[in-house]
Amino acid sequence: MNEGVIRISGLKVRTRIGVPDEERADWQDLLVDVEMHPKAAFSKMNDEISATVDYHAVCLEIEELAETGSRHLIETLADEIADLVLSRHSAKAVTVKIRKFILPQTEWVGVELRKSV
Ligand SMILES: Nc1nc2c(c(=O)[nH]1)N=C([C@H](O)[C@H](O)COP(=O)(O)OP(=O)(O)OP(=O)(O)O)CN2
Repeated sequence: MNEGVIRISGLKVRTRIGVPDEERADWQDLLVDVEMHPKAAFSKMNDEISATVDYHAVCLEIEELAETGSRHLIETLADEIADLVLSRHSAKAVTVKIRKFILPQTEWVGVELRKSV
């Protein structure tokens, strides 16, 4: 067993999201957590950034994705983030969690998605 994990915790993204048109008219902040399983074992990376998943690059790409367009469901954004990680980076599996702060009677609501190649 040699299962390394790379994590991004609490990435704040600005996006237009929500079922009602009025909700999507305004920007809102979401928090995104990403857990990425690199294809290569840590022991085989030879201390090279090109051999792993660059968490800074992933953060920038997720921020750009979230700011582009608008969506009804946080499920849709989670699926797009998972596809971004798997298609552009050397990851064999990814888990995406999104927290949204829209219902005043809750701390947050959210979704979680795991995808693999
Ligand atoms: N599983 C999901 N459920 C909901 C999502 C979502 O992305 N995934 N999104 C929403 C809404 O965008 C938002 O959270 C608020 O919804 P709501 O207040 O229910 O909005 P409505 O105006 O459509 O509903 P009213 O009952 O008329 O207030 C909801 N659920």
